[in-house]
Amino acid sequence: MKLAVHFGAGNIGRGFIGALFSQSGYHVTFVDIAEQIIDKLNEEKKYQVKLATDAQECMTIENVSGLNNLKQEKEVIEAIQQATYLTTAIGPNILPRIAPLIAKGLTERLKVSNEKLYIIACENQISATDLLKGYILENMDEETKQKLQNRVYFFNSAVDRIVPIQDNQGSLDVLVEPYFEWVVETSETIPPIDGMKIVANLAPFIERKLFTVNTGHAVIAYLGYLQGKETIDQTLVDEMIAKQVHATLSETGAYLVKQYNLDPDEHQQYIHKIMNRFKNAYLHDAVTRVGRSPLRKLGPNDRLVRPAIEANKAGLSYEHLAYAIAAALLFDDQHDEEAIQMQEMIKQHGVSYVLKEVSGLTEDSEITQQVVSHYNNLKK
Ligand SMILES: NC(=O)c1ccc[n+]([C@@H]2O[C@H](COP(=O)([O-])OP(=O)(O)OC[C@H]3O[C@@H](n4cnc5c(N)ncnc54)[C@H](O)[C@@H]3O)[C@@H](O)[C@H]2O)c1
Ligand SMILES: O=P(O)(O)OC[C@@H](O)[C@@H](O)[C@H](O)[C@H](O)CO
Repeated sequence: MKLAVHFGAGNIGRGFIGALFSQSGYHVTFVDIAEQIIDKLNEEKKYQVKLATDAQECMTIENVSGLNNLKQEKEVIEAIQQATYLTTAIGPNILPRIAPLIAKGLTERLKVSNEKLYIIACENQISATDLLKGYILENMDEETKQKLQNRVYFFNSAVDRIVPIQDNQGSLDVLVEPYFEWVVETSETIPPIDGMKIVANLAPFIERKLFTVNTGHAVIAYLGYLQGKETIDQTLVDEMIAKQVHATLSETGAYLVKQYNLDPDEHQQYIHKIMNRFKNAYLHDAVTRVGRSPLRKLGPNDRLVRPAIEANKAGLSYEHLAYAIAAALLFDDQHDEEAIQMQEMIKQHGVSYVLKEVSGLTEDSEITQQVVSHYNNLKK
C-alpha cells in the first residue's frame, strides 16, 4: 500500500486531505504534536468524516496511524523514506518548525531511494509550498540539495473545505461541509488522488478562493465578533453584515475579474455559492476560529490587505475592504495569541504603526488613511 505522510492531524488534516488519501487507497501516517490525537489514531485506526447536512452522511476513513514529531523523530524520518506524498495542514506559521525534520527525512531518503516524492503544503497562504521548500533548503546540506531534482517535487496548492473546530469530546470524528476543492499546480503526471484537481497555473484558483471564501469569511468573523455573535451563520443573519460582505466581495470580485479575465456572471454565481456555504448552520463555525491569527490575516499578501492594494493600484474601490481591515484591528479575543499581541502593539504604537509593520502599508497611504478613519468610527 502506498503511503502519504501528512503533517497536522487537525480539522483539515483528518477532515479533508487525509480522508482523500485514504479513500484513494493510501495508508495515511499523520504527524502531529497532539499526543491524544496520535494515541487515538493508533488505537482506533479509523475515524468518521460526517457531512454537515440534514442527512449527516458518514464516511469511514481507514488505514490511518499517527506519529508524534516531538517524540518519534526516527519513525517520522523512516515514514518520509517510504512515502509517495508528503502534505501539511498545520498553519503557515508552523511550517518553519517542521522543516528541519522534513529535511532530515529527505536527506535519509535520498541516500537510499530514487522513488519520486511529491510535497504539497495545504495551507491558506499563497505559495505555501514554495515557502516550505525554502525552509527545508535552509536545513539541508549542498550535496543533498543536488539530489532533489527529478526525485522530490514541490507543488503549490489551494484547499477549500470549511471544517470547524470539533465539539466532540476528543473523538477523532470530524464534521465537515459537503463542498470541497483541492487544486494542485503541476505539469507533471502524478499518482492520482480522488478529488485532487491538477492545474498548470494556480494563481487564478488560489486568489479566487482566498479573496472570496476567506475574505468573505474574515469580514463576517470580525464584524460578528464586534457584535458579540458566536458563529458565522448567526452573524450572516444580520442584514447589514450580509450587505457588507456582499459589498466587500464585489470589490475583490472586480479585481479578480479584471486580473484573471473571469466571466463576471460566473464569478457572481461563485460568490452566491460561497454565501450559501457560510449559511450552513450545522457547522456551528465560531467567529473566533475564522478570525484567528489576525496578524497573519492582515499580512500584505493575505485576504484583506492584498486585494485592497491590488484594487487601489487598478483604480478600483476598496472602501469595504478598508472597513474590514479596521474591524480586524479591533479583534481582541483573549484566547488568541496574535490578537493579544496585536492589541498590545496598537496600545503602544497606534494603528498606523501596525498597518506599516504587519501589512506593509505606509502611514501616508490612502488605504491606511481610510482604515484609520473606519477604525476610529468603529471604536466609538
Ligand atoms: N479548517 C478549515 O476550514 C480550513 C480550510 C482550508 C484550509 N485550512 C488551512 O489548513 C491549515 C490547518 O487548519 P486547521 O483548521 O486544520 O487547524 P487545526 O488547528 O485543526 O489543525 C492544525 C494541527 O496542526 C498541529 N500542529 C501544530 N503545531 C504543530 C507542530 N509543530 N508539529 C506538528 N503538528 C502541529 C495541531 O496540533 C493541529 O492538530 C491552516 O493553514 C488553515 O488555514 C483550514
Ligand atoms: O484557516 P484560516 O485561519 O486561514 O482562515 C479561517 C477560515 O476562513 C478558513 O479556515 C476557511 O474555513 C477555509 O479556508 C475554507 O476553505
